[in-house]
Amino acid sequence: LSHRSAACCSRMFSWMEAITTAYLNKLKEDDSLCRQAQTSGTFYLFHNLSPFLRKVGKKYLIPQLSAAEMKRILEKFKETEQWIEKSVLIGCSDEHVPHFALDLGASEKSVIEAELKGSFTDLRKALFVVDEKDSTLLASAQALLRWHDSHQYCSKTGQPTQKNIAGSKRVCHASGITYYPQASPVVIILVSDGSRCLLARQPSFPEGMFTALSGFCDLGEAVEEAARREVAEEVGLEVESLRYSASQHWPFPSSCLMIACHALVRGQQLKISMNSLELEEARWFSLEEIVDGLKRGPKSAKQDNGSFLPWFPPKQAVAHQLINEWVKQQTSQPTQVQ
Ligand SMILES: NC(=O)C1=CN([C@@H]2O[C@H](COP(=O)(O)OP(=O)(O)OC[C@H]3O[C@@H](n4cnc5c(N)ncnc54)[C@H](OP(=O)(O)O)[C@@H]3O)[C@@H](O)[C@H]2O)C=CC1
Ligand SMILES: [Mg+2]
Repeated sequence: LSHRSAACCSRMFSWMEAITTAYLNKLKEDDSLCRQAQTSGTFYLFHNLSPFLRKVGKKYLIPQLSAAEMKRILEKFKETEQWIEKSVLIGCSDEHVPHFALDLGASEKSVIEAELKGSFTDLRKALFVVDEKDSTLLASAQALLRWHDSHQYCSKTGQPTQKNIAGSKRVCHASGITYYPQASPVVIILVSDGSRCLLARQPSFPEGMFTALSGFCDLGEAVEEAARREVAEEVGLEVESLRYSASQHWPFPSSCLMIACHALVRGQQLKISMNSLELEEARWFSLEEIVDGLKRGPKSAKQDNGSFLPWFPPKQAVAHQLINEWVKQQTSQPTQVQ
């Protein structure tokens, strides 16, 4: 998944990106244009929100099917013409070939897998085996499909909602309410005391994995307030300064906008008071421990006696970027240690 850092966002949109964005906006606004685009577009397939992958040699690819191929396959499975209506627009190539995503949850999974020579793979695995660009696409496509699946009815009238052709919104014609896809803002904070950083684990994490503190923003809260509250709630420490690093769309458990920050705590109050309802362990890590941990993965962290040495989230997670940045900062400014 891509991390959008402050530095990266300061670069200007290229003219190519601007034209592509304008084209995509047109497709979102104009149902008949989008309907036409579906006939020349390509389709990424999902089954109950698991993306379709094909293994070629050691690589995992995500095949794109043309509308004609889709028609041929779905006719085989006696799917009606309606299938195309369920697809959602997820982007387009530089040449303006539109890309759509479609969930075939109603069809027999194994038969499609055999026909297309691949498999529907859980997103938690898929994201970590495909190329970086593909993982960003898969995560956002799944997020949009998931949103449509869970917004079939108007929460005010209980009447069915109807998607526009691109799938960028849903409307309840009884109440006139328009629903747009949403993500929950989450702050993720790497707390440092100047020479060590604080990582924690929840009981549900894979064994040995530690990551930065995180939490959902409350309604009405600014990012800074949420970060201070989460650190106070989870480890009982008071954040002194906060520095934005990057943001990332994260699809688990469903569409979070991760806002990643570095935080500093100082002085006498460095004793962790862990909230054991949320966390299983929280502790300070030295630079050496972090550098060692970054070399490990879930497999290599396992010791002969069955216990696990600490390891950290993979590069696709913004937590990894925070930890890497902290290491760089420590190694480039060794005198800053307090
Ligand atoms: N990409 C990355 O690098 C990382 C991503 N993350 C992601 O950050 C997210 C949040 O982290 P976490 O520390 O668990 O969050 P919190 O510390 O806020 O605690 C999670 C609890 O918040 C409640 N909750 C669930 N969904 C929402 C929501 N949409 N809005 C408000 N409260 C909610 C639930 O409690 P209850 O059921 O009791 O109501 C849940 O158990 C997770 O989805 C995780 O996957 C975390 C770390 C790294
Ligand atoms: Mg948390």
